[in-house]
Amino acid sequence: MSKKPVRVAVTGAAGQIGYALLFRIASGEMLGKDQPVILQLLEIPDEKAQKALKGVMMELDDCAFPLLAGMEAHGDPMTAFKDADYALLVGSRPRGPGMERAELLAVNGAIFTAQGKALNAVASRNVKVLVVGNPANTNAYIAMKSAPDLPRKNFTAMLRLDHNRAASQIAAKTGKAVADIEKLVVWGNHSPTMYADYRFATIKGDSVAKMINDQEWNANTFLPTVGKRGAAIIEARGLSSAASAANAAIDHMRDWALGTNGKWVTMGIPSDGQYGIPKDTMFGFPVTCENGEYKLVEGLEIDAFSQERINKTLEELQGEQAGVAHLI
Ligand SMILES: NC(=O)C1=CN([C@@H]2O[C@H](COP(=O)(O)OP(=O)(O)OC[C@H]3O[C@@H](n4cnc5c(N)ncnc54)[C@H](O)[C@@H]3O)[C@@H](O)[C@H]2O)C=CC1
Ligand SMILES: O=C([O-])CC(=O)C(=O)O
Repeated sequence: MSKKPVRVAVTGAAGQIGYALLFRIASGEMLGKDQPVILQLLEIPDEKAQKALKGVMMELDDCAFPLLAGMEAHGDPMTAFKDADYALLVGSRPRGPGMERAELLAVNGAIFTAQGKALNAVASRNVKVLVVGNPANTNAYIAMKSAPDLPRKNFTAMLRLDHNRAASQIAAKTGKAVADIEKLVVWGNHSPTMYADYRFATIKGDSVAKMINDQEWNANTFLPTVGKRGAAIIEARGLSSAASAANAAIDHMRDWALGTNGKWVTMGIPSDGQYGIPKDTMFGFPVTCENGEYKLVEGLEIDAFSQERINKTLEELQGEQAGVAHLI
């Protein structure tokens, strides 16, 4: 018997990430090839944006996806999020050259107050929320704080692009297959302060740290490359990453919904105080996923270098959080 369709809300649906994301959700890459979906698409209530959204929906129609059980265009989060089982909050302004993501808080922060309240009012009580719009961690924090009737654990921020970037750099450095890399983690904020940590990583059971054995490369090449990759893409493309961001969103949601078979992945999740990260801080942590729930990997040793990095990214996040107190 075929499965009951689930409702997937996507904001910023006519934007560049939206265009790289919707077709993959509708084809079953996110929730499985046996899971029908109803897309509830939100754009700003502006004639041009709504018209562009209609165009994307025409193309979705033209794909005749067997799993696309329905599709709606919305200009109001109160209708877009109605009964949503999944919500991908992409819609917000991207940065341009020379900007840091945190500078977007002033223009984007308020979006997540309104959308958090709307999720609180109308979404499924089990809704799984992924915030992509930057600065992703703090926007996810705002949305979570604006939705007091939903479990905190339903709110997550996207660190998966950083995780995938780190894996790709390690594969290139070691000459090994990216698919064989396990136990990688990116701690903290989706910003240049993030700490991509391969101390526990393995490739076919062998230690990546031992394979690389080059702390100078770690500190002066690997970490800056991963941390500043978003800016490098903007510099090269003239636009911020879209296809790789959409791909990371698919990875994040698929793993959360369908499980990781014990494999570690990185998710931005609200802390419960582990690793000294204060409760509610939306922080990149290593997790495994099973039965639709993520579980933090606990008990990892934090050495002095790592502690210094974690402190730095935490400090930045706390500064961002303090700056949005008026939005909550
Ligand atoms: N967390 C991550 O790893 C990444 C995050 N991003 C962020 O994702 C966001 C979207 O990026 P793009 O798709 O490239 O931007 P874009 O400008 O191409 O599209 C954004 C879309 O969102 C819509 N929008 C704006 N405010 C909205 C609202 N309140 N409700 C619904 N829709 C709204 C706009 O009309 C536009 O169509 C940016 O903030 C960007 O910085 C981008 C790459 C990676
Ligand atoms: O850098 C940006 O502004 C877009 C983004 O978040 C990324 O590519 O990691």
